[in-house]
Amino acid sequence: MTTLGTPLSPHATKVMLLGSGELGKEVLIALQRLGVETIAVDRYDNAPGQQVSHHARTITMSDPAQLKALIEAERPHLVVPEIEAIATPMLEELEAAGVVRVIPTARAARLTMDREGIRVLAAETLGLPTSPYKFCNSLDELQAAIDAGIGYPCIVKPVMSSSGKGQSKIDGPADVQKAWDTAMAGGRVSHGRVIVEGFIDFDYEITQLTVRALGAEGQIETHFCDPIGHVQVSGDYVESWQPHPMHPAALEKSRQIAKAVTDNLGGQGLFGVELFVKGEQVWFSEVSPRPHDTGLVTLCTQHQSEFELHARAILGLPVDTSLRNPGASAVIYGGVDAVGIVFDGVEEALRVPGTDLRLFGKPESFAKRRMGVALARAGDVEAARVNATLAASKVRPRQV
Ligand SMILES: Nc1ncnc2c1ncn2[C@@H]1O[C@H](COP(=O)(O)OP(=O)(O)OP(=O)(O)O)[C@@H](O)[C@H]1O
Ligand SMILES: NCC(=O)N[C@@H]1O[C@H](COP(=O)([O-])[O-])[C@@H](O)[C@H]1O
Ligand SMILES: [Mg+2]
Repeated sequence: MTTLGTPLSPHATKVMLLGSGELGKEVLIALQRLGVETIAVDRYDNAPGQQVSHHARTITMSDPAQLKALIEAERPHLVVPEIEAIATPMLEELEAAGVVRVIPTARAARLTMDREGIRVLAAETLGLPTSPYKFCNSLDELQAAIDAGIGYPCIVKPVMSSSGKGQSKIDGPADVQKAWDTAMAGGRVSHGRVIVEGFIDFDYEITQLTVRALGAEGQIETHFCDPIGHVQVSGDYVESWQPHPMHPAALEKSRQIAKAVTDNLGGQGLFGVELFVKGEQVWFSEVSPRPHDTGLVTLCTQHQSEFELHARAILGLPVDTSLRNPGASAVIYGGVDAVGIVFDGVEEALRVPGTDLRLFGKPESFAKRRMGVALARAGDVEAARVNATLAASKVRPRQV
């Protein structure tokens, strides 16, 4: 049974988000609507989620001492990782000592924190189909891995990175040095280790949002959202839509893979399982044990968005993953490197039928930083994609 308290009172239900970007901001709003007291943590002040939270804290989340001190001082009921780069062994320690519950589990946060943990689990422990891969600590090891069987084309990524940072494709021997340098410059935490993956020539890729929530008898139940299709440029999502039409056999395989991975990771919450599909063949790519950027589209397609689903599932409340209507999302990049930018064209964007916007409120813009997203609902996915992209193109970020 779940009992919720009154925020800012001695009986408050307290939840701490570790990472408070655009995804955390929506989770925080969902929690606030249920009267949960929230603590939004990030590496810089005025992060999007901090702007809608009861409390805001700024620390280096990859520093175990800082993380421990903060959790012990705040004593939240739940700690919800929103990014990968967190001192997850410390979370495991605090969870084991009964200090706090980590969502979905501290082990899941550790395994998905770097590509090695989750890839070894999926491919070697669970035997799921993945791209061929190898981990390398130097340029020489990278070249040797490619020569020994990964071949060309292939993709190199820092073991710890997200949103495509440090990722590049190698088409032939001339690209290897550059890919290594890109990976070394682009990792979230300097690590010197990369994964090289054989290139999968997929027809399309999807995110299978999967929710582990409590049923009426207190047992864990797995719920699936409709598949989300997306387009990625340089490893970062630029457009997503839901539902993505799939061959029934490919959909079934996708859900089997999603179930196998999320069963193993355990706990309660929403997961974004990334899959590549070619005909009836499905490969596991990676999983976020938290809301997924491509799932921003659910803000305009589902009765309960992925953020509301996460909030409900972690609190032990029932969930409804059903689709309300087709829709699409299109990313708005900063376009400029500047602090405190302004956005022209918002009115024109919202004149596009069935559209909505999220401007995240990030204090600093970079040319390739995601600053907002346009959402469009429509009778079908094709119309929604056209309108989301059109609305996004009307928003013009500008330096003042
Ligand atoms: N082995 C591969 N074969 C073909 N395409 C790939 C492969 N690996 C990655 N990609 C492409 O690059 C995209 C980003 O890769 P990946 O999800 O591993 O990066 P990421 O940095 O973790 O991104 P995010 O944090 O947004 O999930 C994929 O969605 C896919 O489009
Ligand atoms: N693919 C992962 C992802 O989309 N994560 C989202 O981006 C934020 C970081 O943005 P920033 O790099 O602009 O600070 C994270 O806090 C999270 O909301
Ligand atoms: Mg990904």
